[in-house]
Amino acid sequence: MTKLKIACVQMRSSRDMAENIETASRLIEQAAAEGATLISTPEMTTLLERSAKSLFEIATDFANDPSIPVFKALAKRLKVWLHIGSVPVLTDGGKCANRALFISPDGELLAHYDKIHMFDVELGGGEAYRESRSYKPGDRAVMVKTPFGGVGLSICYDLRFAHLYRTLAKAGADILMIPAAFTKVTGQAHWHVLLRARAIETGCFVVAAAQGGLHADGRETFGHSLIIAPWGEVLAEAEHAKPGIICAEIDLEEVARARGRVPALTHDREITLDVIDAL
Ligand SMILES: O=C(O)CNC(=O)[C@H](CS)NC(=O)CCC(=O)C(=O)O
Repeated sequence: MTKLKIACVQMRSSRDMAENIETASRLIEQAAAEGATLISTPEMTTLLERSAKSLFEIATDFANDPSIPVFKALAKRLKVWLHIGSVPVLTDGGKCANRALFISPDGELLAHYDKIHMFDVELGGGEAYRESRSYKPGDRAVMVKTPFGGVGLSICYDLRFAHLYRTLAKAGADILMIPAAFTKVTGQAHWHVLLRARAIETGCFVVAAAQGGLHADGRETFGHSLIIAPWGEVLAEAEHAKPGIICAEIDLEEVARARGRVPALTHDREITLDVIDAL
């Protein structure tokens, strides 16, 4: 099986978890109706909430998250592979994990991944984020072997850490999932180029389901969900602020074709560094 129809669900998630679960479910159904068999949703599909206090009030622990049974049942009913870009779940340390879910067409939760890199930045103009105040970072990369190929998991700010994707590709990933809630400011400057770079340098398909638009918690996200081929071409793209779906039919053989043309992934060398002091 080398051909596969992939869909990204783009959302503008609110502070209302029930509403977000409903919106995601509706768009996932729509993607399945268009024939997609691998469907991905954005980072923080079920809750976009900047205030740590409200987040801790709403989030539950993993076993009690209300969205997981819904998404498992949906995957089973629609017979699709379902990647939920992330949900917040309370963990032991009193903080949440920013956790992505990978569900099989049998409705089984095959894997989860906790975002490794925390978005602690000051962008200027009063826009600052301190993700580590609410979230505890994960420390394990995750690659899922499926009948159609290897799927590497990551989330949003992870996009900036190229070695993570190299590790996933070398472990057998053919498709890199990069769900996001990118800021509008950094998205305009960096989103397309970084995503295309990850596809090109790993020879993987990149599937990036995004949050887009003005959210109830006051932040504005960039949207532009993207599906990118291993050679770097954009196969499908969403608009800035419009919830909806994008689809692309992909051929997994393109992974071998791109890597055959430029086998950079097998050409890594040990580097020794000389620092020349000319002060
Ligand atoms: O806080 C939440 O509710 C969920 N987490 C996020 O939205 C995270 C941390 S604030 N956003 C990013 O990682 C954006 C990265 C980005 O925009 C970049 O790398 O430029």
